[in-house]
Amino acid sequence: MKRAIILMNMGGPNNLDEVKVFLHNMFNDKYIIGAPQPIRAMIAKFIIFKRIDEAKGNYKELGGMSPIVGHTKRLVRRLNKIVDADVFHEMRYTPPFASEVLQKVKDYDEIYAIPMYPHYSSTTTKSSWEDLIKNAKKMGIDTNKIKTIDKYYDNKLYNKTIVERIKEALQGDDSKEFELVFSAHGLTQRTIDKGDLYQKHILANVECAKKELEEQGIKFKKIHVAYQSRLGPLEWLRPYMEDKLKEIKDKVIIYPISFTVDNSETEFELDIEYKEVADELGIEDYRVAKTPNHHPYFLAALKDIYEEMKDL
Ligand SMILES: C=CC1=C(C)c2cc3[nH]c(cc4nc(cc5[nH]c(cc1n2)c(C)c5CCC(=O)O)C(CCC(=O)O)=C4C)c(C)c3C=C
Ligand SMILES: [Fe+2]
Ligand SMILES: [Fe+2]
Repeated sequence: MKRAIILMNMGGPNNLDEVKVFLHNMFNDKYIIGAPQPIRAMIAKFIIFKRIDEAKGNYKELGGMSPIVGHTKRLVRRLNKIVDADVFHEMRYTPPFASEVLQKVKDYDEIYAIPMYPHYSSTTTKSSWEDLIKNAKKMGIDTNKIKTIDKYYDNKLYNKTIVERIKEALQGDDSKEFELVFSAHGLTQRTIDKGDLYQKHILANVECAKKELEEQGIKFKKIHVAYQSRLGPLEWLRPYMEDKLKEIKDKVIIYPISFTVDNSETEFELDIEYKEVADELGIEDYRVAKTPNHHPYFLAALKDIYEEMKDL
């Protein structure tokens, strides 16, 4: 029996020339920009024109590529060592695309597609899954042998990983002196109003992580939720991160809850951009926790999820 696991992620530029490819594919995704074609293509062209220089500048500061690439590849290598399947990854907006990876696994008996998103959203989970299935059908692959999972924000080992990452950020300091902000990637209010489950899942994940903190006797001065990465003129999920930071008294740990591997939103937006905002606001101690990445508990969580999917 030959089994494959495909980790499905968003992607990020592998080099500066791919910044345009990334933005082009993202803004031509009907789940990101809801407008019909050819209006969507026009909106995409306009946003890319406005955004490309700044985005390139940001990725340049990160060494000319997105950190999501290296973190995802390392996760694949580590997971490969502990499961009875061959592990691959595919990206929605940058290479390796679904078609390339499906070519490698087309003759496998079972294919397990695990989203790198613990929370279900039409903009991420659904978009990746639909794209994978569309490509599989095009290639004549029997789609009955491909399984997926919608969400795993409530997985115990995943939540234990979150707490481990928060403890690492504390570096042995007293948690009671800190406020904790769970920072989620934003989504337009319009998407939520259309029934997207993302916000519900984020808030439920925060409750699971809080329970894990309580079980381990870790207390914070206050625990908050905020949304980062707003873009354009629409109303996005609130509270916005820049407003939340104004409420922080003096010491804060930010936990980036939307992601399972670090990426430009954590290593640029949170580590650099919001750090500058925090400095200007006079926040004395601003720390960003790492995402799960290849933490042994997260690897165990993924193994757990895969084993459960086998029984479905
Ligand atoms: C309308 C725009 C966007 C929606 C909706 C959106 C949803 C969404 N995104 C992630 C995860 C990531 N997004 C990342 C980058 C990124 N996201 C948007 C826009 C929307 N995202 C843009 C324009 C960008 C590019 C960066 C920039 O130009 O500022 C990334 C990082 C990728 C990387 O290069 O490392 C991730 C990861 C989630 C989870 C989500 C909805 C739930
Ligand atoms: Fe995004
Ligand atoms: Fe952002």
